[in-house]
Amino acid sequence: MATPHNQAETGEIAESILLPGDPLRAKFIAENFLEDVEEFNSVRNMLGFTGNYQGKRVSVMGTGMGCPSIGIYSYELIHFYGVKNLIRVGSCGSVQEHVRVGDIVMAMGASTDGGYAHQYKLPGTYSATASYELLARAVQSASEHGFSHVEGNILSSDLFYTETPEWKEWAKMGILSIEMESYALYCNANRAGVRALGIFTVSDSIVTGESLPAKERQVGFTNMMQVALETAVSFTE
Ligand SMILES: O=P(O)(O)O[C@H]1O[C@H](CO)[C@@H](O)[C@H]1O
Ligand SMILES: O=c1cc[nH]c(=O)[nH]1
Repeated sequence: MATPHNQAETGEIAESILLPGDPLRAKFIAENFLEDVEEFNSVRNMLGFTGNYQGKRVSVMGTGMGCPSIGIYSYELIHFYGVKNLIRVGSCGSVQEHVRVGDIVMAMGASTDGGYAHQYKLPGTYSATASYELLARAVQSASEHGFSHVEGNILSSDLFYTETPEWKEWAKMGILSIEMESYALYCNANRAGVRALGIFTVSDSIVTGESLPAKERQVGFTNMMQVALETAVSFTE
């Protein structure tokens, strides 16, 4: 059954899915990691593919940028397509000196400067957390491969370009890095009782101004993709 944003028919999307912001990163993952690939979505060029990894079915689809965008796509994947394990594979900007460009960051929790959780009318501040099961499996995978990784709280910001250096205040609260989608993903998943995890490669250091050169960026992203795929298929029958 199609939605306004996804033309896939029921059954065309696997139980576990990787979610990069960039639809061309979804295409890259499908072309370089999956076998027997079929495209299930091209509405708005938000490309989605299903294939096999280590003999198990897995999907990958772009989400666009920001909580409103991933909010739509992940809600539909969960409620209309029965997806149970959602793993965001993104880039992020570090706000801590010890979190270096090229490192993998795994978001145990996501904070936000946005209002995604207002819809739930909660009598307080919601702490959006990852699935511990997905996180533990992803940590195991990264450790086995010797990939440099760090776990903690991240900020899902509504702002990429800002007038004020608010990142310094978030850094004082132990925030590791900034991206733009995981808070909404975690809200949707937790509300529905399914698993979600955000994994990122540090593409920029907001502390030092450093930015990953193209080649290293490619390798770092590939490490993250491998970790995410190994995690995804661990939760697939
Ligand atoms: O590389 P992706 O997955 O898009 O993630 C990060 O990059 C975008 C900003 O450039 C935002 O979507 C942010 O979350
Ligand atoms: O600084 C950065 C880098 C990637 N993504 C972000 O949201 N911010």
